Amino acid sequence: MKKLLITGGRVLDPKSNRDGIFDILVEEGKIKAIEENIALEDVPRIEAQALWVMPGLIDMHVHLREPGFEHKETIKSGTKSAAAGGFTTIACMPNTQPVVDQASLVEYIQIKAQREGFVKVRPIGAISKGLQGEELAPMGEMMDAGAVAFSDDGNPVVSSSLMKKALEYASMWKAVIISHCEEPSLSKGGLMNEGEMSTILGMQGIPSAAEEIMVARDIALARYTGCRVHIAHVSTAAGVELIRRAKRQGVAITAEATPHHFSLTDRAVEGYDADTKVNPPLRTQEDVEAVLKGLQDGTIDVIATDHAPHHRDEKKQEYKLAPFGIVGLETALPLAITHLIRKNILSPLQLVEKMSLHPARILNLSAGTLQVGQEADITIIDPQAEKKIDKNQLYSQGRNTPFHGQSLYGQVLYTIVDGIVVKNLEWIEKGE
Ligand SMILES: NC(=O)N[C@@H](CC(=O)O)C(=O)O
Ligand SMILES: [Zn+2]
Ligand SMILES: [Zn+2]
Repeated sequence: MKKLLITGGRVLDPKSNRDGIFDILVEEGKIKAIEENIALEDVPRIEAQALWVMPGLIDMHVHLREPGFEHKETIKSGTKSAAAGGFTTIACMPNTQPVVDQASLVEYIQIKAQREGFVKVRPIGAISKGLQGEELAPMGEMMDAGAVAFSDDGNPVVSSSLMKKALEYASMWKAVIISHCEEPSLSKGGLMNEGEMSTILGMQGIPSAAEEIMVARDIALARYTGCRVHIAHVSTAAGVELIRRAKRQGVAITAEATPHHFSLTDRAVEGYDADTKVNPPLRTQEDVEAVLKGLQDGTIDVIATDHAPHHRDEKKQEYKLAPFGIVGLETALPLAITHLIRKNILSPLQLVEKMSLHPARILNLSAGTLQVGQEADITIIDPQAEKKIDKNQLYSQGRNTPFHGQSLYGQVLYTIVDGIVVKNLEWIEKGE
């Protein structure tokens, strides 16, 4: 029987409200015991003194790029990046080629991930066929094949009528609709946030109202239908405030924010580095503060990376031509420790809620907690360790990070999936 003993770590499990020093015994891929002292000899052991032992992190917003854009990322490289970043489950967006808008593609991704992946992959199906925003994709069939949510991410669902139908259909399977909020007639042609910085830099802007309008629309539809909606990558103070009010009024809405939107402003665009080009764009200091406040008071439920790898040559182009997107899997945890934990925005338990428990709940996954009987998906980090981000050492194929050269706190030491260490200080290569 395969066993693993994790001793002396600070176990953080928001679901059971556990925050203390415990030993964890893993057996046959499951958590067998969590106790103050587990005395066992001849069992492989991880000494976790001074480390944090958390339920495996879950990223509900990842672009894996396969099929179709393997030059940017593959299921293999993307899941390796996820494991390196401490994620044991990721949900991947359907804006691939072909678009994941039918059951066979949902199946394809899961089979490929089982064969080559380092972590668990849960596909998100498209809302509309081909992400065209015209006709609903077969959501029921995709659900049966294993889809965990639906989104046209990359594009907004422009038609309110289609969005209403999507909410109603998804609710029949208790699935959530993830909304990329962007009013395209306002954002079209924009390269960065519209404001003082875009004027100084002479670039066309994307107004914050482009997000605000669509958040308001989705709140209206969620309220009207009584169905669940999840707002992707909230970036504006106005968006956060709308969500806060809607939640108070009992609307079934949840929201996520990305590490780049809580740690960078549009000042980062100053050097015209295309690695700062992302959608929604980096916003103002006021917006960043609102996102931080939203994370703190529970308005924003989830931290998701929106990991969006692109090829070096694509990002090397001038700002105007480079595609939107930032890689995030390997920088998320250090950014969260540095900007949220060390600045007392979140407690460690709240951080685990946002990076594991809440995404599991929103996607109806039986994960996100460390409890006896649960699958042993566990992430062990050193919250004190400081490390410089080096874009040339990422496991992702993407190099497009604006955090290159930054020194951040918090290092992932072990990522354990079903009781197996898939990320160690050294890599245990799977199938190689
Ligand atoms: N965030 C981005 O800038 N890009 C994403 C699309 C998206 O998340 O909307 C991508 O697929 O590249
Ligand atoms: Zn998006
Ligand atoms: Zn995205």
